[in-house]
Amino acid sequence: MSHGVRAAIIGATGYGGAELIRLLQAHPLVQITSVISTSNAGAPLAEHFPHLQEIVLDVLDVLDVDLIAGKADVVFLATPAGVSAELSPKLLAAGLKVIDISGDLRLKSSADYEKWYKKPAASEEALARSIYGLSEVFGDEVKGSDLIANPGCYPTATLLGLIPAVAAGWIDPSTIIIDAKSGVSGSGRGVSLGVHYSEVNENLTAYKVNKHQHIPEIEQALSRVAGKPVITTFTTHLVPMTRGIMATMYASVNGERTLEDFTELYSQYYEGRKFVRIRKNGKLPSTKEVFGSNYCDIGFAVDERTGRVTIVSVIDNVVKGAAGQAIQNLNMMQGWDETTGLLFAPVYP
Ligand SMILES: NC(=O)C1=CN([C@@H]2O[C@H](COP(=O)(O)OP(=O)(O)OC[C@H]3O[C@@H](n4cnc5c(N)ncnc54)[C@H](OP(=O)(O)O)[C@@H]3O)[C@@H](O)[C@H]2O)C=CC1
Ligand SMILES: CC(=O)N[C@@H](CCC(=O)OP(=O)(O)O)C(=O)O
Repeated sequence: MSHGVRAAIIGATGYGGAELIRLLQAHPLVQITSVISTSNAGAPLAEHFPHLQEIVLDVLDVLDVDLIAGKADVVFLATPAGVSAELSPKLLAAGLKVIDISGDLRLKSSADYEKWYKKPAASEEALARSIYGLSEVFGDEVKGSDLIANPGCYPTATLLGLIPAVAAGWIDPSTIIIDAKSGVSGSGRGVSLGVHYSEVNENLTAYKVNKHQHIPEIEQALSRVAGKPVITTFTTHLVPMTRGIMATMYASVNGERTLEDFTELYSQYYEGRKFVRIRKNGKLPSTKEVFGSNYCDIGFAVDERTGRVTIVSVIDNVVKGAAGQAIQNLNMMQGWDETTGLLFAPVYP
C-alpha cells in the first residue's frame, strides 16, 4: 500500500461505523487495520454484524491510542457526542489524522456546543483546528488538514440545498424555514422507546422542535456564507423508513427569479462536483433515488403567487450524511480524487 492509508474505526459496532467498514473495504487506497469497540473488544466483528461474515475478518480491538497509532494513519470516530471532544486531541498528539462524524467539533463556539448538546465542549484549540467538512462548499480547506468535523446528516441535506441561493443573494436568509424528515437509522443502533417498531411504524412524528442540536450548525454555515448572522426555523420528523433524509426548504425570493434561473444557478455552483445532482424542469427528488449512495439530489419549485421558492434536497443519512462524506473528506485530505471508492449507484427500488 505505498500510496494508500491505513484506517482505524472507533465505534465500529454502530451504524456509522458499519457503513464506514462497508465502504472502506471496497476503497482502492484504504486498508482497514483496526475496528474498535469499547464494549465488545476481542470478539470478531462478524459476531456483531453477521452481514460482514467472510467479508471483513477483523477482531474488534480495544480503544487504546498507542495501539491505534501503531496500526493506522487515519482514525474515523463514529462515536456518541462527548467522546471525540476528549479523544481527538490525544489521537492528533499521537500523529494520527482524525475524521469525526459526531457533532463534537462542528460548532466553533464552545458555549453553543454546551447549550445545544448539554455536554462539555472540546478544547478551544481543537475547535479552532477542526475543518468543517461540507465537501462541496468548504472542500478547499479540507485538503492538507488533519482534523475534520464531518457535517451532520440534516445539515448536509439542508446546507447543500440552501447555500447556492444564499451565497448569490437570491433568497432572504431571514425567511428560511426548513422542514426535514429522517429515517430511523439516523438515531443510531441503540434501542430507545422513540425508535421502537410499534412507535415508528405507520406513524409520523415531529421532534426536538426549536431544540435540535443541528440548528446552530446550520446557522453557523449559513451565516458564514451570507456574511451576516442568520437564524432559521428547523423542524425534524421521524419517518417509518430505515435510511434517507428529505429537507424541504422555503424562502422568499429576492427579485424576479424563475425555476430555470434556480436550476441554472445550482448547476453552475455544483459544476464538476459529481455527488450533487440538480433536477431539471421542476422535477423533485425522492429519498429512494439516493438510497445507499453518496449523492445529494436537489430540485426546486418557484411560486410566483407568493414570491417563495421551495427547495427539496435528499440524501442517504448514513452515506452522504455520515460515512460517505467522511470518506470524500479523506479523499480530499489526501489529495485524491474526491470520488475515489464512492462512485456506486443508488440501490433501487
Ligand atoms: N446514524 C446516522 O445517520 C448519523 C450519525 N451521526 C453521528 O455519528 C455518531 C455515531 O452514530 P451512530 O453510528 O448512528 O451511533 P450508534 O449508536 O449506532 O453507534 C455508536 C457506537 O459508538 C460506540 N461507543 C459508545 N460509547 C463509546 C465511548 N465512550 N467511546 C468509544 N466508543 C463508544 C459504541 O460501540 P461500542 O460500545 O462497541 O464501543 C456504538 O456502537 C454519533 O455522534 C451520531 O450522532 C452523524 C451523521 C449521521
Ligand atoms: C432520526 C434521528 O434521531 N436523527 C438524529 C441525528 C443525530 C445526529 O446525526 O447527530 P449529530 O449530527 O449531532 O451527531 C437526531 O435527530 O438527533
